[in-house]
Amino acid sequence: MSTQGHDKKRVVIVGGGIGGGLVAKTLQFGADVTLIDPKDFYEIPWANLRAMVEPSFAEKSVINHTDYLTNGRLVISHATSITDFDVFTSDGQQIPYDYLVVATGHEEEFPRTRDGRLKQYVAENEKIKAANSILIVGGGPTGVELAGEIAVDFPKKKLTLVHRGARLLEFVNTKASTRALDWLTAKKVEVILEQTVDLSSASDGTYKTSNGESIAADCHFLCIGKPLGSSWLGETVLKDSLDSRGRLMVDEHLRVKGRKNIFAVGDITDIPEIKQGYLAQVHSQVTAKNINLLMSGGDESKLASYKPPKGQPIALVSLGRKEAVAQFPFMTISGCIPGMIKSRDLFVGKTRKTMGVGSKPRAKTEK
Ligand SMILES: Cc1cc2nc3c(=O)[nH]c(=O)nc-3n(C[C@H](O)[C@H](O)[C@H](O)COP(=O)(O)OP(=O)(O)OC[C@H]3O[C@@H](n4cnc5c(N)ncnc54)[C@H](O)[C@@H]3O)c2cc1C
Repeated sequence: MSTQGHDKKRVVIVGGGIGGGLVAKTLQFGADVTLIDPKDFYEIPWANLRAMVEPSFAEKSVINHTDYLTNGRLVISHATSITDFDVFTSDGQQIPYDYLVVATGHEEEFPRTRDGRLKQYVAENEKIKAANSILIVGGGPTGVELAGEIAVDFPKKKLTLVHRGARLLEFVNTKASTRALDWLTAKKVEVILEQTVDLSSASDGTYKTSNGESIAADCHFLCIGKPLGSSWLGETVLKDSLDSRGRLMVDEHLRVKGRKNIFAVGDITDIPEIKQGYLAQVHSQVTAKNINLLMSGGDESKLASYKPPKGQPIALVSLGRKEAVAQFPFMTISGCIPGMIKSRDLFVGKTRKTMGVGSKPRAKTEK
């Protein structure tokens, strides 16, 4: 039974990804929580590429919001605007808040329902299985992890990866980039750097690169960076809180600068650190703690602070099911040891536990 009531403060969380989902889950029993997300599910983004080669994997990595948000309200819609008091959504709702958390990470088009998302993985898997040759455009974490998954599960497919930059995985150090390149090359993936592909000119299974090279491929996957999910804030009371890259500027308590009751977490923030889900989860914990303190009338001097990690940040990029390349604060390694940390279950079990949804998906609820 819901314990929501008017005596509780209204906390509205915009964005049901890694950061926003955790804030909603954490605050739901002490506040009147509303989560706004355009889809009815929470997804572990770093498990996406495994789900493309093994669609049943998504049964665990795509979770209904209602599985962890059992005492809050879910609004399945895009937030389109905010004022000092309300959030507005594309389906015409006006949702008042006492505290607001912006967690809109990156913009991406998804099916609205979990069932739709699971079907999408089946379709992507069919596309991979039907192709003899595959072009991957983009050599960031998504492109490299997809190439790794396909190279391991479908070793007979001809894979070509084209990347605009001078090295793969530009968000990690050069040693990690080189390890990833060497691994892919050893798996016979053709990696073409410093070139782009004009997808509009593709015809009859031939793609042209910016250098005029031709690549024959039966299909392609576009794995380029997604735009930040902050364009909807451009005409709102937070327009001056966006930096030149469109990130929300926050103070050490993760409040949007100059704001007493608006917080931001995850990839949308201007915190100088690499954008990683495990850091978004720490932002969420700090934010939930601070909102709890403010809701109970606590002293602002007791607000918790977030400190970005010092030195070289941890980043793991999986290379198929058993191997990975890892950048740790004092070393960079590749092979089976980092693979044991990430690549077997891609932190899905750990993330499900953090979200309080147990290790196995619930029995199917969709029709
Ligand atoms: C291939 C790959 C591998 C990765 N591997 C790792 C890893 O091993 N470990 C790790 O820690 N991190 C990893 N990351 C990074 C991690 O996925 C992100 O840092 C994390 O997802 C950020 O969380 P977030 O909540 O800020 O944003 P997101 O998870 O992007 O969530 C944003 C949410 O906001 C919603 N949204 C957007 N716009 C609106 C709107 N207008 N109204 C309402 N809702 C909106 C979206 O639908 C989405 O649900 C990886 C990323 C990629 C791409």
